[in-house]
Amino acid sequence: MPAAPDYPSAPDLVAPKRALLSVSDKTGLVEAAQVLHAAGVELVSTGGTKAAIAAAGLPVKDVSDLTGFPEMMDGRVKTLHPIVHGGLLGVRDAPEHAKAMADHGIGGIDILYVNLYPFEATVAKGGDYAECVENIDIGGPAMIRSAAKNHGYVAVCTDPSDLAEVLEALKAGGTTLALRQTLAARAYARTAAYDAAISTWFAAQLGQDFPARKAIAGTLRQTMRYGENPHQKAAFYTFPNPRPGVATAAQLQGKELSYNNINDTDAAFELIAEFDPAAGPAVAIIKHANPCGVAVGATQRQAYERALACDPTSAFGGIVAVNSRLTREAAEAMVEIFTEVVIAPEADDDAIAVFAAKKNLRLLVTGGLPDALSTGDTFKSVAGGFLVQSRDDARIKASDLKIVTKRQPTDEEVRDMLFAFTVGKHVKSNAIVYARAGQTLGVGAGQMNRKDSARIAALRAADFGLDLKGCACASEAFFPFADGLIQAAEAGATAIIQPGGSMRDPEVIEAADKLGLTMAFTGVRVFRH
Ligand SMILES: NC(=O)c1ncn([C@@H]2O[C@H](COP(=O)(O)O)[C@@H](O)[C@H]2O)c1NC=O
Repeated sequence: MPAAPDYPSAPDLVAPKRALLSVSDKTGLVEAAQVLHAAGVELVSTGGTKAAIAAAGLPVKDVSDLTGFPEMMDGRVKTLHPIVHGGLLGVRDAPEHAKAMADHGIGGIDILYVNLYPFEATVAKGGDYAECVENIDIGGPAMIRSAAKNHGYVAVCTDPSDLAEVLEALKAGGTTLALRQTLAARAYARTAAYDAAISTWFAAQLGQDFPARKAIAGTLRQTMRYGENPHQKAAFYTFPNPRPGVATAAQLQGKELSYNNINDTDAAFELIAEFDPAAGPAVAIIKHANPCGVAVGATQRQAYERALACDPTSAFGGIVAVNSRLTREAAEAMVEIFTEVVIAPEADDDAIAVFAAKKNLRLLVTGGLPDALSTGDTFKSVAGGFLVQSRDDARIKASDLKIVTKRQPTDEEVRDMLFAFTVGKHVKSNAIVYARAGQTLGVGAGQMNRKDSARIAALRAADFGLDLKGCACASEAFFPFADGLIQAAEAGATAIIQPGGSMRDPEVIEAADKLGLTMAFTGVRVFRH
């Protein structure tokens, strides 16, 4: 860790005399107040906090007694007073500050413990406009910012764990400058995150997709040993109220997740969330963020076996995602080959027990499946900034398909085309997916031309003895020329699904008709770059 910044005017150690406590979440409050009192620290509090401390029989002063003003306007004004902010901001060793404090009867506040009105939780529970506005804390962030600026003297706590560190420091005689600096940095991150939540909510209320400034804040979930490569540093931050997935997952066992694990596991779970569990079990096996096999089945085990059959070579060291409660039978099949991560909305106890023998395998349980159609933003970093776009919530139904060939598809072909296109949405462009009867048979991902993706997908199917005759072929973007489609037809596909929209569509349709194919246009492109 780098040395703490030099701040010569600030004392190395401050033995606190007075603490101001003002908290919405009062968990652990009384215990902390007891320790502070026992350490000889005078307690000052706002209404509800004071009542809780006083109820425990501890001496505590009301902020109103200090300021001479009652709390007013439904608590909108409680601590917004020079007596409070002077006590937080006054530089004790600066003669002018000390004189101002003496002249105006301002006593120093050496510890501030504030947790804010629960704005984020109010939004999460769907609070109405007025309720959300009332839950914007004003006095709390103002005090936090004052105390943090004056960290030369004041220890600012915004979380119970911060206060625990301060209580620990008291045992050694007081708060060190290094601790106060650390707490101040955390405090500004807290108020920044709070304002990010408020500004995000406000922009949404006003229907502003892209406001002039966009604040994004995350909470550190974990640091990793390294990033995408061993020479890169990495950490995982999560947003408030995350959708079910890697951000909500509990890791039930296995080695620590790496950066690549989290990225690939996210891709796996977002893909499998496309498949409604009510329609039956589905399994995806992902490698380097691309699916190497996706299938549905009568049972979860069968779905896994069918997904694995698509490309058992690439599945080695892969990530497995399931759309329903993980079963023992499926887990028993999964442990047959080396798998890095298994992610599921829930898991049966006997499924968990199966993995116990595979100490390195990471098992993640998310607590639910995200709504694949839910809105929200996704972010991508580029040099010097970040790109924001709305989540790709495209979902193609049979009724959306425009059949452009002479031959109409059979019901089976429609089913297969929709399955292949759904998977194709989660394959890096250029994406070609061959599928039949709820099973991918060949995936061509990330090629620089569509024809190569079609060829690679067919090669894979041939490698694993999967017959492409009569299968569907999905292309996530239009065929710019007929060559990719001809390639797919030669491989055995009889039903093609693609967005359409190329200037050469007539040429491509003519080729499809000549080959006796049926072809559906979705009208929707699902690039993934
Ligand atoms: N208005 C103010 O001056 C003010 N000062 C502190 N608060 C907040 O009031 C809450 C504690 O209130 P109470 O002690 O009454 O339960 C804390 O979340 C604190 O951040 C305030 N409330 C809102 O802004």
